[in-house]
Amino acid sequence: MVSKRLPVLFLDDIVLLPGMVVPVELDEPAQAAVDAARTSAGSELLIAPRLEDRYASHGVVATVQQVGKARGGTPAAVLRTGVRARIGGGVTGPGAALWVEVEPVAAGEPSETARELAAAYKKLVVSVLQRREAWQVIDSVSAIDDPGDLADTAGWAPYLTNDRKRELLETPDVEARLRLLIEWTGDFLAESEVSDKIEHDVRENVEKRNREYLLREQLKAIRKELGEDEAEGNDDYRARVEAADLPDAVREAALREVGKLERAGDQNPEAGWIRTWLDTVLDLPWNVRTDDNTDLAAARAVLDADHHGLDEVKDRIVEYLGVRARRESRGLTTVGGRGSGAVILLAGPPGVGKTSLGESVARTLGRKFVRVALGGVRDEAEIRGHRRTYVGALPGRIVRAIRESGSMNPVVLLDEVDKVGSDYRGDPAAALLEVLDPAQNHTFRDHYLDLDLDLSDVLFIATANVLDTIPQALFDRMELISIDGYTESDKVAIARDFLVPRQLERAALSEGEVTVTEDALREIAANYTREAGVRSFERLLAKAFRKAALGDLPVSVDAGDLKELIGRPRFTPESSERTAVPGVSTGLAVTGMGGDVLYIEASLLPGDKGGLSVTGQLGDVMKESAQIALSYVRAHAEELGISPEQLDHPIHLHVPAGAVPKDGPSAGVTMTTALVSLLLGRNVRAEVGMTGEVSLTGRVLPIGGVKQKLLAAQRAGLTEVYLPQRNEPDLDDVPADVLEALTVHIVADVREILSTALEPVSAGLVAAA
Ligand SMILES: Nc1ncnc2c1ncn2[C@@H]1O[C@H](COP(=O)(O)OP(=O)(O)OP(=O)(O)O)[C@@H](O)[C@H]1O
Repeated sequence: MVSKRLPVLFLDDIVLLPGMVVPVELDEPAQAAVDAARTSAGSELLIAPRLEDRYASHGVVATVQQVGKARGGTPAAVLRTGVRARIGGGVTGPGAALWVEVEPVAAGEPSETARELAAAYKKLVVSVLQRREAWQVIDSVSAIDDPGDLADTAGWAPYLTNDRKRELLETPDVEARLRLLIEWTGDFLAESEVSDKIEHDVRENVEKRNREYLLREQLKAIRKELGEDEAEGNDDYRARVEAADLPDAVREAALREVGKLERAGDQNPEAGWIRTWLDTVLDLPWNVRTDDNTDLAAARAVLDADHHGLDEVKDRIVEYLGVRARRESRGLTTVGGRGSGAVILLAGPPGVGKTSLGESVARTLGRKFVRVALGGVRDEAEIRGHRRTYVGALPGRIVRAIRESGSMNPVVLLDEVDKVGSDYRGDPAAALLEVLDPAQNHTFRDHYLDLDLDLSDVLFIATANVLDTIPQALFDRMELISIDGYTESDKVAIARDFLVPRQLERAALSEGEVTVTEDALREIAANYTREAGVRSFERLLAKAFRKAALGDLPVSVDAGDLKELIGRPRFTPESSERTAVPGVSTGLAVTGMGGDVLYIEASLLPGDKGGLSVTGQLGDVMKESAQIALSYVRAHAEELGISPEQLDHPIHLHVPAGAVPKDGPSAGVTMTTALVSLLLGRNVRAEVGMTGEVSLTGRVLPIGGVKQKLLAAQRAGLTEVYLPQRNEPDLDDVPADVLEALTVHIVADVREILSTALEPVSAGLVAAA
């Protein structure tokens, strides 16, 4: 292209490329250039950048489109830029403007390479524009075909510095210009992807935090408005969980829940139970263990200090603790089944001190003590808890016990395992089995807690009144220690040494203000109570002290004062009254309350058809015993001196309600004796009690519970008892003072009883005759 002379306008720090329309404010030199263009150059002028006082080698030829005033009154012009031009030397020209020699650059036919480069560049530019969501610009850029024109649209690119724009201006070669642009735009795109990501992340974080902050502030405001305590804020839980001494797995689970709480806030219907759950977790003594006192001599001393007598029981407990301590010190895990790894089962009637022995064991070891009452538990969830999703869910009793104890190695008394039932709500015994099984209980899972709880350091002690209702699998895990009951002198000693001092204290009396004589104690034991243990005894003492404290102090309570303090004796020897007619015999039985006497009554009914009816709360085995007794009597009637007509009448056998005996065959001798007494019309001697199974041939077979039965016989004031021969060894367990008070007849055949236990002749019958 031919060169021409044009007025020139240098723009400071602005780079214009071809194809732009720009308004320019006109200072004096600019005004001169524009004026010169309009008057002397066909409205054309050259515009070139001056960057930091450096003049560019190229500029653009522009036409003045319009002149006027900008806002504020400054003169301004609108310029449209055209082709690129090389700047030659300065020349003189009309007016105040500078004139230069310019050499416009011709736009040739684009090369193939230029087209390819242009296509690549277009893609990059579109990407950039897409990021900025500049959809209209994308359209106009896409419409540009010529590679050189496309390259010059970079004049608008805000990401290009003026230096780069000037370089573009000074690069007339289209391919070279596109290469530069591709490089720079590519760099920009890569950078902006990274920074976008960073920016995005940062923004998201900030937003989330802002959002949470805002929500929490709102929450606080709402709480305040509702008058709710701020203390139950969620952040509290995070701090508490972080501060608590928890095993890692537990902390993790707890923090997960805290997270849920924080995210969901109070609007979440689950918030309530998440809190309750967290409270439970935080309340559990995860890492708390008390140190065991393993001094066995001291252990025995503690047991002795807490309980009178029970020597054998204490021996067994100390032995058990010894074995346990040894196993633990050798790192042996206790193994299920019988043996010293098993759980102690303290079995015996109420009030013999099972619970207080359990407490004593805890004291002995220096452990915490908790009692878990199992009586009447039918629902598995009582033991293992309800799943959290269950409305009003709670942890089970085991978890509650651990929480209550405040340590992971307490003594837990499982009270009344014999009264655990099972029904459609699952089998609590199975859950207990898992609790007691050393192979499983280090990862006990309560449904509510839903975390592994290590119960392997817990010392479980079970108690039961009777053995036969304990689920077999559970019983197999236990080491049985029986406490059968106390003799009268035991009770007097327990009262003197333990119950009296304790009840005095409870009545706020000091020692010596009220004293009780041995005779008074003996009188209470004998005639005011008839129990295997000392529970009523203790209650009566409490009553006596309350009354005595109202009168003048100090006072000594003797046997004669009892009537006034606690009323008339409740039990008088009743055997003589009950057996005052033929057909009543005194048996010895074991009930849920320990040993007891029971009276079996037989009577002849009018009618001429034989047969037997049996009443009373009797089990099948007892009913069979009655049949056997009758069959025996029929078969031996002649020998026994019973007239055959007597046996034509129906017979009614009755065991009066009262203490319900356990089902079993041990009333056989008593039933037989009652029948014979009835049919012969001879009373059974009042001082006699008996127990034993009878076979059809009259053999007396052994029975259980000898000690409990003899204790009961003594309590009831009996002086003679009949026992099966094969039970003779059991007499070793019977306290000496009981044996002294009783004459024990050892018998092998029921005839030995029948020949000595009946009165010679019934007074009633003599009168009737
Ligand atoms: N040998 C004993 N020496 C001292 N006190 C005793 C003795 N036996 C029982 N007692 C006291 O008798 C009371 C009743 O005992 P405890 O409650 O332990 O009986 P229990 O056998 O657990 O009865 P239950 O089966 O009803 O739970 C307690 O106050 C206990 O201290």
